[in-house]
Amino acid sequence: MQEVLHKRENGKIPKTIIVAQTGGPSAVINCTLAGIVSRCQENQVKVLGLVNAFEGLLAGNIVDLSGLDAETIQRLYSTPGAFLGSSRLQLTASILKKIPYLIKKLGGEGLLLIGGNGTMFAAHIISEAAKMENTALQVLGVPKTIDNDIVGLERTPGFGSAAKYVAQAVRDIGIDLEAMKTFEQVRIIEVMGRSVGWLAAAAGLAKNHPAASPHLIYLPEQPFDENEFISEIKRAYEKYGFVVAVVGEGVKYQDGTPVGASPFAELDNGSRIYGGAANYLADLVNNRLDVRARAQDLTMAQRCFKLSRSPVDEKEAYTIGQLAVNAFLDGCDDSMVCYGMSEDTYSLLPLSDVGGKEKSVPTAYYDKHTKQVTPAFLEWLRLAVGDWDYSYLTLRDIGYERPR
Ligand SMILES: Nc1ncnc2c1ncn2[C@@H]1O[C@H](COP(=O)(O)OP(=O)(O)O)[C@@H](O)[C@H]1O
Ligand SMILES: O=P(O)(O)OC[C@H]1O[C@](O)(COP(=O)(O)O)[C@@H](O)[C@@H]1O
Ligand SMILES: [Mg+2]
Repeated sequence: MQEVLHKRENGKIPKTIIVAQTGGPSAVINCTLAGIVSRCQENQVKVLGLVNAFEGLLAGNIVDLSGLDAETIQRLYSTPGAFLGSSRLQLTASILKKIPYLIKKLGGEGLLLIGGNGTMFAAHIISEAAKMENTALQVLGVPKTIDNDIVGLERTPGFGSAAKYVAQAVRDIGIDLEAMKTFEQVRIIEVMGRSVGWLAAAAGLAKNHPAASPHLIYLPEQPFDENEFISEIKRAYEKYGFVVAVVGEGVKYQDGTPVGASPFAELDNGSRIYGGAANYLADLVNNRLDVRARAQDLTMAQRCFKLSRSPVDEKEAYTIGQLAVNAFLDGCDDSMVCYGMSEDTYSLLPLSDVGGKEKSVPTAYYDKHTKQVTPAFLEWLRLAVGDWDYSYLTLRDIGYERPR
């Protein structure tokens, strides 16, 4: 990775950049947009937003963000979800051919795409398309995703807040279930993250006692075995009288078949809608064990819940937006912007090295025998999530061991 010190020269200052938000939103994606807008203002750069990303570009739906006042930028910073509207429109050859021309028509010399690993792939093919069309266009990827699956980054803006939501939800659902264990004994909680288990693993932060939720965590990185799963649920139930199991939405069997995927999950464009594992597994538990089990989906709230925003994540999301503008002003192109060694420096990774690739949870962060995350993972995770409140009271804390 090449380390770049931000030194702006008094030469030519580019006049206009185009910004878009693509892929799934996050609770802090607008902090990045706020960072871009404010750094553009500091440098007298005009900044135009594409409404619903490339769909907006094709339809001519463009919004000028250059004149937002400080209070409005602060409100933007505070707002979850993608302010500009997002898109998952697949970029076909004919769309790709049009993009450089349409951006040029808007006067854009730079294109900043705030997105995940799919977006980085898109950014690279747009950069190549611009070169094919002989259009001078600097394309930069600005990382965001709740999945934390972008290679080359310590952590991705969006992940820390989603991780905090997941950990809080799993802890509170566990407390709810423990209270209700005479009625219902097992909850299977499905967590987003596509085919990697960073977010599912984040549930491990909720556990402050061996008896506390989550009792078992299943990551997509490990082949899923139904018989093993049933015996692990049974064992935990016999020990604690209730079981919270967390599954990453991308869990799959040894042969690669997804666990419980709906037949509608494959889209025409080849991408996949995840979901269904928890429902399937709760049915499996109900059929194979003498307990009552329920599936729980943490819903879209995990990628947009304002109250769970991590302050570290907010700040990093804002900073990466500012750094992206610095990189643009420095003439960088066809790269993803990453943090540097200090607040004012950035580093770059070629888009072709990160686009469409996936970063898995390393084996050192997960114990496949206990189905728990390791202390090393929790140490890493705490930096992304920030302060964590363990002040809940249980009967255990006042010296009473609840009967199983
Ligand atoms: N293989 C691809 N071919 C063409 N366009 C792609 C491809 N992968 C991603 N894109 C573009 O990038 C956008 C965002 O990618 P997606 O995977 O949905 O989210 P993320 O960037 O958050 O990973 C897609 O809507 C599409 O416009
Ligand atoms: O239903 P959709 O549109 O596929 O959105 C859900 C997906 O989006 C995400 O929340 C975020 O994914 P991206 O960052 O790759 O866009 C995934 O965790 C999840 O699988
Ligand atoms: Mg992605």
